[in-house]
Amino acid sequence: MVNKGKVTDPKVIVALDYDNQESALSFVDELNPDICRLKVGKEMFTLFGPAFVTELVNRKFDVFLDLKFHDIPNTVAKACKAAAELGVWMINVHASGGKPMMEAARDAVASSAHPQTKLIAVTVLTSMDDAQLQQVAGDVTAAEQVERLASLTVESGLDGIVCSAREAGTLRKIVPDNFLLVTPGIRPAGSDAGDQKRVMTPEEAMNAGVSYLVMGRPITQASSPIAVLQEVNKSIA
Ligand SMILES: O=c1ccn([C@@H]2O[C@H](COP(=O)(O)O)[C@@H](O)[C@H]2O)c(=O)[nH]1
Repeated sequence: MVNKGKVTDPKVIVALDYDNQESALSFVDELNPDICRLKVGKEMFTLFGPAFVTELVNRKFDVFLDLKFHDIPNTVAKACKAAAELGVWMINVHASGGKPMMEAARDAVASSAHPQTKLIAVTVLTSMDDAQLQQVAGDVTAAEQVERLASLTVESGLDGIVCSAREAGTLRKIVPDNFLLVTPGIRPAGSDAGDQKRVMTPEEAMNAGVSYLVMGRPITQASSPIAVLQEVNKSIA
């Protein structure tokens, strides 16, 4: 386990997108909650379920359970209550599910056995550029759609949103100071963007006012993942 590089309130959320638990846990063995938070997404949750999440929570990591619920209000509310009661730090829904859905989710978390779980809403996926968004949403840019959904999320009483760091500067002028901007699509200079379209480096993102950086492949697929994580922490310290 790495004890060097302790940071106060770690900003990096490492996306554990592995197809086997052994690899994921041998990586987690090298980490500790002082240097990063962890994200479990659809792949690992589908493969390994709540037991895997509980394992990480028991190791005292702040876990973002990234299941992006999007359904009718009653269904999303029940799913959010169940997710919060795993003891996780953060969960999310899609803002495009609408205000009644987000409010139902908010109330369900508040009345759960773990009401401190943060609830955020996905605006526009960071893998989408303007052209892709226009195929599904009509004549709107990603920046405009993110702004619209961010305002709806504030009105719905959630803790924050998922957006790209590119929108953070503008959003910081219109959302409350404590509103969380959680940003995937983070790529250190020179690294492969892969399927991400709206990207920024860790330093640019922090300067733009984001709250947390979500990073998967640039860390987990590096030849020395811990070294990359420490380098990122150093660059944003
Ligand atoms: O808009 C979004 C919402 C969620 N994600 C998730 O974040 C990570 C990013 O991983 P990288 O390997 O750093 O690209 C991944 O788990 C996505 O499901 C996102 O990328 N964009």
